[in-house]
Amino acid sequence: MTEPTNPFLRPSRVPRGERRLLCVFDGGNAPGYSSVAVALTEEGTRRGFEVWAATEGFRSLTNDATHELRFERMVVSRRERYELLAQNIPARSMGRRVQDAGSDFRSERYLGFHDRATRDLAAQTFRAQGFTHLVCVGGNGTFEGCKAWLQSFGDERPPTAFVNVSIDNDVGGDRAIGFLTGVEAGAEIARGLYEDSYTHKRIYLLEMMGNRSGRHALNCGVAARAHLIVLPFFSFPDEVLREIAEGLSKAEHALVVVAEGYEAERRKRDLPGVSASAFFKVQLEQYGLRDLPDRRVIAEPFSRHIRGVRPGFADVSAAYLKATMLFEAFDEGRTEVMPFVLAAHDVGVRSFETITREDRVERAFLPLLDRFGMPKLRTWVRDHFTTSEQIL
Ligand SMILES: Nc1ncnc2c1ncn2[C@@H]1O[C@H](COP(=O)(O)OP(=O)(O)OP(=O)(O)O)[C@@H](O)[C@H]1O
Ligand SMILES: O=P(O)(O)OC[C@H]1O[C@](O)(CO)[C@@H](O)[C@@H]1O
Repeated sequence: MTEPTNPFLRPSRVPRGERRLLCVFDGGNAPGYSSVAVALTEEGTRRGFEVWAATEGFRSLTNDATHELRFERMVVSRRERYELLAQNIPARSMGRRVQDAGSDFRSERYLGFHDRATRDLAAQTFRAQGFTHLVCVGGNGTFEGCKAWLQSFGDERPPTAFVNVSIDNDVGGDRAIGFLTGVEAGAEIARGLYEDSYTHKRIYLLEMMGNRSGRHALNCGVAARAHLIVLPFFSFPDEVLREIAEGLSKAEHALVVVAEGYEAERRKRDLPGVSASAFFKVQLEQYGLRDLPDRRVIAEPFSRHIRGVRPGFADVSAAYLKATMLFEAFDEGRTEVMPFVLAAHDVGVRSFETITREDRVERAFLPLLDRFGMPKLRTWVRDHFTTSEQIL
């Protein structure tokens, strides 16, 4: 049997206007990718852009694309879609997808983009397909990929922008789309375990997402009233571990939130394959906190399902605000910018060169890390983190 061939035209074969925008969605899934896609489609179309999406992120622009259909037009209405389909132009009507979970235009992360020659080829593809403008959407890795890619365009870089979407919220000076929804979904899980620990008189060590930043785990833990929150950059000395183990042994019940990145290096070295919460459990066992039939101590893994929930409306409205500011910046002739939304009165656009990665948490949260009031832990946090780069 012969494979069916792709009947659709590539962008290069489609007559185009002056402004052809390519949107590249990459990075780990987070609630709100779809909201951003819709917002960019609506706002871009209104301002005279032909809006396209790469179907598999950065990969679509390279020879590693696995999908025959590498680019799709994004349009607002179904009628427009049918008109384009009748001309063999691949198109999706985005109008009603504002609150969809997941993303239509993604695949597994693509490590091949770290290779300069591959990015050079991707720049050639971008030009050959007639794209004039670029918007990359994702977390800080996507931002790094976007900046690295621009170097392949030499002196003729296209007008470019980045929209920050992630659970981790680790790009400085912005609140990532998806962060608030992620905290809602994550705190729901944490609070459920809190109530279960109360009912069964158990100790739960719940791992939550946060490889390096810890903001997700921190906000979920505080909201769910966790008794202790362990951040990714913590490495407790023995006396603090002993105090925590003794404190938890005496507690009637407890919820401990452990960020996914806790002791990552040490785990890789000493206990490869063991998760952060399981590792913390092993550490506490050494100081007497044991899982017993009538007194359970349970390590729970983190839940990827929070990345696939529907975005909340606060994230949807931020997606529209970001898209509007982004096109406003393009229209003003600005390039290499990221729209930011921190609060209603704190919004704007930042230049790429001012943007940094933030594997940190905010200082004001420090008193909320432990509800037992453990003196050694508190002293250790004060001595090691109040002047630390990991605290803002
Ligand atoms: N330094 C880099 N150079 C080139 N490409 C990169 C670089 N860093 C990341 N990328 C590309 O960006 C993609 C997304 O990065 P990554 O998987 O780190 O996710 P992210 O955008 O940070 O999202 P999140 O952290 O929320 O999962 C990678 O799969 C890779 O293709
Ligand atoms: O599902 P994967 O590929 O293991 O990715 C997990 C990573 O993605 C993130 O959820 C960000 O999307 C991080 O918090 C986590 O480290």
